[in-house]
Amino acid sequence: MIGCTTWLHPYVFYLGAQPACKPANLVCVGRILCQMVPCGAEEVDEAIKSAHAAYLQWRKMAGMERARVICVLFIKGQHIQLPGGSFAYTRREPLGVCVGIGAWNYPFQIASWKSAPALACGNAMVFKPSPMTPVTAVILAEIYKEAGVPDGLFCVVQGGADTGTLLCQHPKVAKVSFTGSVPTGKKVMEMSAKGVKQVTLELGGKSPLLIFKDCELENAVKGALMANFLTQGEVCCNGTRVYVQREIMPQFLEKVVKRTKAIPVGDPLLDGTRMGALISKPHLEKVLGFVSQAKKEGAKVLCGGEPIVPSDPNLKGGYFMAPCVLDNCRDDMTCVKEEIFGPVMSVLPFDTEEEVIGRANNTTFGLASGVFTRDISRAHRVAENLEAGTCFINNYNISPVEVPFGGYKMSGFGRENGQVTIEYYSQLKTVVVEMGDVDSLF
Ligand SMILES: NC(=O)c1ccc[n+]([C@@H]2O[C@H](COP(=O)([O-])OP(=O)(O)OC[C@H]3O[C@@H](n4cnc5c(N)ncnc54)[C@H](O)[C@@H]3O)[C@@H](O)[C@H]2O)c1
Ligand SMILES: O=CCc1c[nH]c2ccc(O)cc12
Repeated sequence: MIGCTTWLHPYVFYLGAQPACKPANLVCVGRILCQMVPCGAEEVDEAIKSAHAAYLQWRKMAGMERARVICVLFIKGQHIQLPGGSFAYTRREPLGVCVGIGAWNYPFQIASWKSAPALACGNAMVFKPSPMTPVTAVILAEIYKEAGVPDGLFCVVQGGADTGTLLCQHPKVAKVSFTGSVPTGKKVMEMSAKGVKQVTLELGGKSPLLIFKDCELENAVKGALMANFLTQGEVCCNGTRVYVQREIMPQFLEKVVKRTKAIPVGDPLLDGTRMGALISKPHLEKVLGFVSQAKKEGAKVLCGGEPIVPSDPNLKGGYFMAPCVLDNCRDDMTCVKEEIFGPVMSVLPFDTEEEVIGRANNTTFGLASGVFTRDISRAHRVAENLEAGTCFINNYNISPVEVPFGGYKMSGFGRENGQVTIEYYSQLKTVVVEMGDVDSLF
């Protein structure tokens, strides 16, 4: 089942004999989905060499030729006029072998958002998924193979921190694009700096959502739910600090709690389900720990925050929890300062625009932000003043692939998606052309 575009050591990865099991069981009850052995130095080196060999052929192909196997955006340079009819032009050239390292929360998208622009620009990619989610990158490799991507150009290596380190330190790697936590991002940047490799860092967040009293309240409530409970709250750009203008706080809380309590939690394969299980037992315990800590620090749990045992016997033992709304929060609380990465919304009152912007920006993160208001001038003024890579106006968590995405401050740098991504997977060559005689000083 594994195509040649996927570089895999024979014992690195194999699916367990589980096809009869429902995915909900596999996901929720801790059964083994697959066995894999982390790639060591020899396997990583083999993958990078194989990617490099494919890159040497792929880079020579014109954009139109590459477009036959992968949809290629317009990759173009500039023409610059110089005195005497001379001119210069720029070419966008590939970087070489790029490494992608992914987090577990959006495993297929992360692998696609990194590899598609990398390949479109003429690079090869060696991708390492999170050990929590090893399968979907392999499926992506199969899709690439079916589309006609040359063997070796997109390789998947399995493993955790040690394999990631080997990839970042490999001398033949030109760039590392990393998605994950801030502490790991710092290590990746440090290792890449030693080899003067380019880096894109897509890191964590603790994004603010500002709800003004002149908002359309139903939309603001729906936006707050989208900002906090999408995929169990395991989303980097979630707006988990919900600042609500004091005058509308009672109505907001009433509506948000009513809707939160009604969220159907259970089997993710059923149409009616809106929230599934968290990724793992330790992660569930960590998220529940944040709720306990919030209570100790004075927050009031308006709903949820406890484990759920679904009635379906197939889901027993799954890592489910009830989505949680926390009131009485203050900016200095742990639940307001730290990324929880689970279904926990912290609600905070504010009085003025100036005050809330200052509080929203008082964080080392800067991934996303949001504002609900009917005042068009206020909306754009707030968007300008919030220190974040994205600001959603009157909605939240809208990320089409044609729109750039990335962080400010410690949430990272570089951008994924949109036309701008081309700049992060190519380098500019300047060619200067003399049309007259050489005017030598010597
Ligand atoms: N900004 C974004 O686009 C974005 C998207 C998704 C997730 N995230 C962030 O990811 C985090 C959750 O994901 P996670 O728990 O998988 O993050 P993580 O930092 O623990 O791991 C991310 C990846 O790095 C690898 N890794 C770990 N140590 C490494 C090392 N020393 N060298 C190289 N690679 C190493 C892991 O195996 C994994 O593949 C959250 O903070 C979330 O906000 C950010
Ligand atoms: O967890 C983060 C989810 C996310 C949503 N949109 C985008 C776009 C690009 C990314 O790297 C991550 C995300």
